[in-house]
Amino acid sequence: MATDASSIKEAELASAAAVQIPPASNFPALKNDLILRAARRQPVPRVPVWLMRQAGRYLPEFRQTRSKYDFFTICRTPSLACEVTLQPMRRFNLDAAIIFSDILVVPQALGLEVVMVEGKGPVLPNPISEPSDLDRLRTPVDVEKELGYVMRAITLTRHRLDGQAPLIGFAGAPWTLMAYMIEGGSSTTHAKSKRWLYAHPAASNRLLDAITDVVIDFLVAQIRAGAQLVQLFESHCGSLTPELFRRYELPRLARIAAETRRRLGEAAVPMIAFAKDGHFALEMLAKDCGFDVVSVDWTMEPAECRRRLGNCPVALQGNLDPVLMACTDRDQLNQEVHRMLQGFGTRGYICNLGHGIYPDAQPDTVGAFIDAVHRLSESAAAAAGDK
Ligand SMILES: Cc1c2[nH]c(c1CCC(=O)O)Cc1[nH]c(c(CCC(=O)O)c1C)Cc1[nH]c(c(CCC(=O)O)c1C)Cc1[nH]c(c(CCC(=O)O)c1C)C2
Repeated sequence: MATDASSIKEAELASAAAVQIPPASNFPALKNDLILRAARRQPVPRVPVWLMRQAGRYLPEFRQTRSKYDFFTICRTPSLACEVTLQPMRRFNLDAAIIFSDILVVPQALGLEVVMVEGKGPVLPNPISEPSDLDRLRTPVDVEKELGYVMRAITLTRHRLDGQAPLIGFAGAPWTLMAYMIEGGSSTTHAKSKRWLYAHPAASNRLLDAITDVVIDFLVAQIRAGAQLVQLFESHCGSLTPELFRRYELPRLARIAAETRRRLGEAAVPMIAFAKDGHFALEMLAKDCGFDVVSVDWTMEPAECRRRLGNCPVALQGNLDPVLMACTDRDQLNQEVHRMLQGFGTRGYICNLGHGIYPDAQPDTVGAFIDAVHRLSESAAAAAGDK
C-alpha cells in the first residue's frame, strides 16, 4: 500500500467525505439564544458578539486544515466545513457560529468558474463581459443540486454545535455578486460592473434578477437545513451612488427579505443586511428593505446611526475597526468596546467588527474583545433594567 503524503491526504479526504449527515430535524436544544433575542430587539442580560469571517486565516488551526486542502474542497466537504466552523467556537465564548463557505459559491452555481489564487483571492477566469455572455449562465439553478453541500454542512454543524450558540447561514447580495462576475475578481473601483449599470440597464436587471432568484432559493434552503439566522453580504455597496443603489439594489434586497420570509412562514428566522461603506443607504436599509438587523462598518458613529434611525424597529450590528484585533493594548480595546456600547446601547444590538477580520489578527486579542463585550455589556444591561 502506498504511504506517501499525497495518498495519506487522499485517504483523509475520503474519510472526511464519508461522514454521514444526520437529518435536518431533532436538533439539540439551544443553550444560548442571545443573538436571536437581540435581533428581535428583546431584552438581553449581555450583548451577543460574533466576528465576520471568524473562521479563517488568522487561526493556526485553520491554516493547518487549509494547508492540506484546497479552499473549495473544504467548502464542498461538509465534515471539513463543519470542523472549520467549529474551530473559533472551541477557542472563544462566541454567541454565534457562521457556516464556513464563500459568497462566490453562487456564481459557481450559475455556471461560472471561480478559483482561489494564493495571495490574490478569488479569480473568475471567464467573467461576464458582454450582455450576450448572460446566455452562458445556467438558469434556473437547482440549489439542492448545485449547493447541496452547503446545506449538508449546515445540518451537520447545527448538530455538532450541540446548542452552544445559533448557526448563521449567508449569501452575497446581488450587486456584490454581479460585481465579482463582471470584474473577474477583486477590484477597487468596480468600474466595469458599474459601467454595465449605466450602459446596459436591461442586461444589468436580467443579471441581478438571475442572482436574486438563486439567493432567495439558497437562503430558504439554508434555513430549512438548520441555519438560525442569515446574513446578506453587500461588501461592495460603497461603489454605488445612492441613485444606483436605490434603482438597482434596494428593490432586490426588499424582494430577498420578503420572499424568503413568505416562503418559510412560521420557520422564518432573523435576517441581517451588511452593507460595507453603505452610510448613504442606512435609512433605506433599515426602513425599506425588511431586514431585522442592519450591520454597519467602522466609518459610522454608533450614536449617529441610532439618531438617524429614531424608533425604526430595526436592530443594529457592528462596528469595531478590525485593525484593533492586531493590537495588544487592552485599555484601548476596552475603551472602544465601551464607546460602541454607549452609542448603540444594549437593546437591539449585536456586537461585531465593522468588516471581516484580517489575517494578522491576534487570537488573544480576539478573545479579549469577546470577553470585554460580555463583561462591559452585562453591567450596562443591568443598569438599563434588562435581564
Ligand atoms: C477563509 C476565507 C473565506 N473566503 C476566502 C478566505 C481566504 C481564502 C483562503 O483560505 O485561501 C477567500 C475570499 N473570498 C472573498 C474574498 C475577498 C476578495 C476581495 O477582496 O474582493 C476572499 C479573500 C469574497 C468574499 N467572501 C465573503 C465575502 C463577504 C465578506 C467580506 O466582505 O469580507 C466576500 C467579499 C464571505 C466569506 N468568506 C469566507 C467566509 C467564512 C465564514 C467566516 O469565517 O465568516 C465568509 C462569510 C471564507
